[in-house]
Parts: sequence; structure tokens; C-alpha cells
Amino acid sequence: MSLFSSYNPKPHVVLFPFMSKGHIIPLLHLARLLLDHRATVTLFTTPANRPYIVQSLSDDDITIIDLPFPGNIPGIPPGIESTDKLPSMSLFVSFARATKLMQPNFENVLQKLPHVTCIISDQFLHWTLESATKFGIPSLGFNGMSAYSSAICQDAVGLLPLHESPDEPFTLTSFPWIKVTRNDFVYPFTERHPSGPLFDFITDINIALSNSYGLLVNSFYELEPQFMDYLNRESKPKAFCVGPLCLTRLPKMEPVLHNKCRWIQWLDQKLAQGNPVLYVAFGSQAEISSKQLTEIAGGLEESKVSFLWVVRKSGTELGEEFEDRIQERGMVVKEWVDQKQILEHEIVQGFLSHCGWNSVLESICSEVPILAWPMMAEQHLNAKMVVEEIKIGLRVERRNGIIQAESLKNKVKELMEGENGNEVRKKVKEVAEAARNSIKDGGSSFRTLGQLIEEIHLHN
Ligand SMILES: O=c1ccn([C@@H]2O[C@H](COP(=O)(O)OP(=O)(O)O[C@H]3O[C@H](CO)[C@@H](O)[C@H](O)[C@H]3O)[C@@H](O)[C@H]2O)c(=O)[nH]1
Repeated sequence: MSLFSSYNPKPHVVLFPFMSKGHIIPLLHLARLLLDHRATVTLFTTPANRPYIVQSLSDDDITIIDLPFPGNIPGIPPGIESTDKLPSMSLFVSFARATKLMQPNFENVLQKLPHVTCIISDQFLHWTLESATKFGIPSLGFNGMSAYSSAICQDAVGLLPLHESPDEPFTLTSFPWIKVTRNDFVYPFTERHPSGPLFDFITDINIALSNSYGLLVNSFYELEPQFMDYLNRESKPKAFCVGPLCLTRLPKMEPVLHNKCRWIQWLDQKLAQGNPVLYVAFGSQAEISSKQLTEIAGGLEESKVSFLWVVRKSGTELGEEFEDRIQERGMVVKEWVDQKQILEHEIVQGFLSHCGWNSVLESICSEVPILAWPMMAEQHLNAKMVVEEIKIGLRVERRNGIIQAESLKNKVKELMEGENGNEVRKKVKEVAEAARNSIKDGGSSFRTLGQLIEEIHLHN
């Protein structure tokens, strides 16, 4: 039963996702959830991101408004409106900072909209808080991270300067069972005294967030209670667990299940043959060197395990001989795939993942254990959580900055065929069940979202 059936007018929520697939996808799921809670939804984006959003949502009830993405940004080629299209992730801060130029247009449209109950925007669009404040609208931030990563970052920040070597483990004050090194963080937090453009950007985000109404966390309370409690005890604003958002079905996605693409047909064949498949993918924006790509190819080939590998950007460097050699045992895909659909295929029994938070949640919800290979952003912390905290995965071993074929082969075999793999496979099934329960009517995330909107709606 929706908590809003007795309210009139309905709550009206404005959503503003950051222009990056890993940030848009969860907010599309949230849009759908809000409709289930009888809210109306207006979603802001830019023209180049609109087709993906329209293709994913079929709800006429969601109004999509595009604002032009700012042009003439040094280093950003014209027409690039999403981080996965950036020539290099080193342009991230310029790209994210450029979004502030959308503020006047955003406010022009915002003031003409029917009464807005609240704005939920990505933390990277921290300037939207100023707009919300100007019009007296409560604003909630979304950061796409786990409570574990947010809490550890917060707890560790004051300890970073005390440790000379980036490899030196130190114990967290609030979580004495957790040891981290500066290398578990992303640059500039790998430095003793972090500074620079990314640091300044993150500082602006944290200031805006602490002045907003709340933080929406794409997770479920039962997965990380100590870390959610820490956020609500030690920092502002209040954090609300409303996920895993990936368990929400988008109506447009459903027909895809019946219209099978070649990799799903291939997975069907593997199912018929009884050959478990390792899914290999590193999200929407990882940058992998040619040398590393060759080591991955070697490790997968030598493992003799069946695999489906989604290679983005640099896939051509593998050469045709690789695909000839692996023939039926492996498939390399260079297109954009429906990752959830792949993970949900019953023959997929392991995921070699960069541990972007959406991938971790999608893997959990599909009962697939992870072989963690963190690359950037907060992924090292996600990998730590996966392996040490919730114990649903194993981790690759890096030597001299690279994962070697031989080592990867051994880890792949351990995950897919070994005793440790069985343990984590058993554990992920338990965690998946708790995830499903949290979003059911009456579950923790379902209640939290309902109560939150009711609270803001009454407040207005
Ligand atoms: O071919 C593809 C590639 C990706 N995806 C989806 O794209 C999303 C990717 O998100 P994620 O796994 O989180 O990876 P990134 O795109 O790398 O995500 C960025 O954003 C995340 C959320 O803030 C962070 O946790 C990551 O560290 C950051 O790199 C997931 O929903 C995937 O299912 C597809 O559906 N098809």
C-alpha cells in the first residue's frame, strides 16, 4: 500500500542525475520507485543523455526536461555530455565543474514548475542546493556510494597525514576491526596532505551536502548497519537507505528479455552444456592499458573457464587471433550490454568486476560472487567491503601495478571452481535474500523512502 494514497496533491519530486551512466541508472530506478509511491516526477538531463533515459523509462508520468550542456569548456570536445564519452577521466573535474553553468537555465525552469516537494540531485551537481535554497525547496543529495565507503572516507581523512608511506596500514578510529592504507583511497587522498582541483571539488560537495535535507544511500540497512549508524551519528545530513535501487524493474527493459541478443543466446547455450560462465566487465568508464588488457586475455584463456567479457574503449587491441583461439569458450562483446540481464542469467556464476557500487549491488542481487579488481574512485573500498566485510567475493593480486595473467588465472579458478569460491557463493545468496526483503512492501528501504517523502510532503 502506498503511503500517499490519502494525500492530495501528490508529492512532486525533481530528480537531477549527474551525466554518467553509473549515476543516471540508479536515479532512473529511483524515479520508478517514486511513481510506485504515488509521487509525480520531473527529471532533468541534457540533450545527449535524453535518448538513453527515454529508452529506459516508458512512463508518461515522468516529465523529462533537457537543459543544454555548456559548450566551449577547455579540454571537453563539443557534444560530450557524459563521463563515459570523455577522452580521458583526467577531464572529470573540468566536466563536473562545467555543469554549474547550467544553473541559470535550471532555475528558470524550476520556478515555472508546479509546486516542487523536494529536489534529489547527484552530489556532483552540488550547486543545485543553492537553487533549491533560493526557492525554499528541500534538497537531498545522492552520491551513489555505499555507507561503508562514505563512513570510512570520513573516519580516515584526519588519519592520512599521520602515515608516511602510502602502503602503511592503519586502524580506523570508529571501526577498529578495519585497517586501511592511503592507497585504498583515490588521488589526492593517497597523499599525506591532499590538495588540488579534485580535493577542492570534493570539499564543495561536502559543504553543500552538510547543508542539505538528507543523503540518499543506494544500499539497504541490513547490509551495513554500523556504517549507516555512523553516518547518522557523526555527520550531517541524515542518511536514508533506499536501495538496492537496481531491484526496481524499468518497464522498457522488460521486452529486452524476450528479444535475445547474441550474448544472451550464447549464455543459453552454455546453460544447456552445463558450463558455468564468468562475466568480466569494468563499468562505464574504466581506463585499461594495452599491457593490462593482454594480461587479462592471457589469464582468462589459461583459466579454461567459460567467460563473457565486455570490453569497452580499447577492445580492438585484443586482435582477432584471441577470439579465434578462445572460440566457443569465451565471448568478447564490444557493445553496451544490459548488465543486469547478464548477471541474472543462471549460468553466470562469477563476476570479475571493478567494483563500481552499482555493479556490486547488481551482483549481490543476482546471487553472483565477485572477483574484485578495483581501479579508481571509491572502488578499492568497495572491494574491501566485498571481500572482508560482507565476504561475497575474492580479490585479484596486483604486482608492480599490474595483474599478471598467471595470478588472474589462479584467482578465476579459485572463484569458479575452488572451495573459497563456494563459500562466497553461499554467502552472496543469503545477502541477496536480505536485499530482496528490504525493498518489499514493509521492508526497511521501502519504509524509509515512504516515510521520507511523507515527512517532506507534510513539511511543505
Ligand atoms: O555495457 C554496460 C556497462 C555498464 N552497464 C551498467 O552501468 C552501470 C555502471 O555502474 P558501476 O558499476 O557503478 O560502474 P561505473 O560506471 O564505473 O560507476 C561510477 O559510479 C559509481 C557510482 O557512484 C561508483 O561506485 C564507481 O566507482 C564509479 O566509477 C551499472 O549499472 C551497469 O549495469 C551496463 O548496463 N552495460
